[in-house]
Amino acid sequence: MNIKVITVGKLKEKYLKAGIAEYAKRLGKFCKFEMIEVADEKAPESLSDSEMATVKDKEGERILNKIKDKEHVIVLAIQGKQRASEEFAKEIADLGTYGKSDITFVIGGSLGTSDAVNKRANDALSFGKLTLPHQLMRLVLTEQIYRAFMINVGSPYHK
Ligand SMILES: C[S@@+](CC[C@H](N)C(=O)[O-])C[C@H]1O[C@@H](n2cnc3c(N)ncnc32)[C@H](O)[C@@H]1O
Repeated sequence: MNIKVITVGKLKEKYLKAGIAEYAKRLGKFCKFEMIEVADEKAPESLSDSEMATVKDKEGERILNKIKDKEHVIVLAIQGKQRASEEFAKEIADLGTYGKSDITFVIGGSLGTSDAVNKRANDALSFGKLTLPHQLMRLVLTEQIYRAFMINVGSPYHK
């Protein structure tokens, strides 16, 4: 299985880089895992709605350029569908069973994802109503993907 995470902007914090690198290493025995960064747009404090849409559209184009037709795309969105870790694990397993072995997650930039990205997505995943920083979201998602594989092999990692 190939799992790709598309993110916006450059990750700076060392502690997040270290955490992601650890889970990415652990994921190596289950899948080919990669995290891709696309450039972010400058988003000053006071933007009009249309300026915000332009920022998201530009970032969205860069995201869409990294997605191939065959990929099953799951966008991370506060308004998406919440699942328990066990349900998430089953969905990953089911996708593999039904031949969808290229799964791509998209984490939006500081303003979220564009309409075009949301339209391309096959599914939307929410980690709850709280807004998490998009850079921290990378680490949280990577751990949950690892947890999903550990659940699927029956490991006591998941209690
Ligand atoms: C800072 S948030 C964007 C906030 C923006 N106001 C919105 O509503 O999308 C940046 C990205 O992190 C991800 N994100 C943050 N909190 C999330 C949550 N609770 N569930 C799922 N994704 C989340 C989403 O991909 C979002 O596009």
